[in-house]
Amino acid sequence: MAIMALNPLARVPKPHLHFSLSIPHRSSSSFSRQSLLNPSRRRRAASFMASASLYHKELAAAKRAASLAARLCQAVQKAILISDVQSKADKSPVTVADYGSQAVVSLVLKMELPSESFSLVAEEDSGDLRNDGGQDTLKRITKLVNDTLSMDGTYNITVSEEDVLAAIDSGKSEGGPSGQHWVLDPIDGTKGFLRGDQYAIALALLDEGKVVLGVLACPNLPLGSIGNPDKDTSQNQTGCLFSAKIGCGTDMQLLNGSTANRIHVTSIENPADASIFESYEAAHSQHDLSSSIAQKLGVRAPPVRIDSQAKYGALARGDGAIYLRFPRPGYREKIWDHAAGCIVVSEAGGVATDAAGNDLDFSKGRYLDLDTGIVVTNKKLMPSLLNAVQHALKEQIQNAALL
Ligand SMILES: Nc1ncnc2c1ncn2[C@@H]1O[C@H](COP(=O)(O)OS(=O)(=O)O)[C@@H](OP(=O)(O)O)[C@H]1O
Ligand SMILES: [Mg+2]
Repeated sequence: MAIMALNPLARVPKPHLHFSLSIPHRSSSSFSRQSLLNPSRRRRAASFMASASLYHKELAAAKRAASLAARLCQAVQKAILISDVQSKADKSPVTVADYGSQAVVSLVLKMELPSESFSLVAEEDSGDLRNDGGQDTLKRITKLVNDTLSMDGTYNITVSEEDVLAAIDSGKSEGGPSGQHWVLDPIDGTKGFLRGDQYAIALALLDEGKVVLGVLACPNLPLGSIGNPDKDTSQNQTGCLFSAKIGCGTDMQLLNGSTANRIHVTSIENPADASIFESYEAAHSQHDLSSSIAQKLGVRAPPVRIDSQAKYGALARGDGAIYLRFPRPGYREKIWDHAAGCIVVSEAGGVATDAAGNDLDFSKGRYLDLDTGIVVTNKKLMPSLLNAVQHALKEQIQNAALL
């Protein structure tokens, strides 16, 4: 259902309520005088109005920041230079686009939401850029950031190299259970980005330890279904922006600004009809374990492997029914790899838990401390999925003991 025409790059509008617009499947007449006299309906309407106005300007700022960062990333991906890519201490790749995206998001949030307290938990830091040899890379990032900010004439500023370093380093917050913290992965799926495949700019807001809004900018994701490409004719349009706010549902629109549509997870109940998303990189998730779970559920379709939290977005609009993520033992999940994706899925009617069925806890700092892996699906499939996961994990332990 189309609910509003919004250009994600438009400046943050003044807060206002979307009361009548955002109540799905209900005509405005159903909130007639009579229904508002009913106390329970009145309470529901009041609580809906409260959540609609809460975080309104924060969500608009997040959409704007992620959309601008996506423009920077696309410009780099289209004409990437060898010198644009470096290796971090943990051997994972980092590019000028990861740094530039983090700087743009940090600068835009601060300009759109001026306040004394600004806390950002983000993936990158400026350490390597400050070392000898980082000077040329920093120059290139600063140009990218200035080109992006001046793109549509909204921001009349020129930032210096020092400003860029400071903007990147504002992402060093530890997060935690109290106050508000922005959570950012400036490029989720850097390996996919380098392959020319899927990646996402993932931005969420934590308030008192809970994710209250999330935005996923997925510049290479087709507008049509990736679970079943034959069914859809909109494959030629790419670049999706998912946005979700607590209590208000999940919307999707084109990144270049189009009507936002309310989206929902699939309603399938038979696990055999499910299709499964998992990481493209075998080093990031155990594909053999997913395959054992799929077998136990009777899933017929082959797995769909794509990079980044684009998987959460695709699941939220019903392209597939299940997302499985089982990193190798010892790997610690970071909150920026899941915060935005989780609310995009949960507000679309889905659930994300750890392998034991516990809610994901984003209040513990930069890491998610969780049991074994992450599973995501709709509410109907979750019990049978968790059952299959537990069986598959038990079998994996037994097989390892036999070796
Ligand atoms: N060893 C290992 N195990 C598990 N996960 C890892 C590992 N290494 C990295 N990462 C994180 O995975 C992020 C990429 O997301 P995905 O795994 O969903 O996509 S992908 O298919 O692997 O590209 C990726 O995000 P970015 O670093 O932002 O690219 C990492 O945060
Ligand atoms: Mg990243």
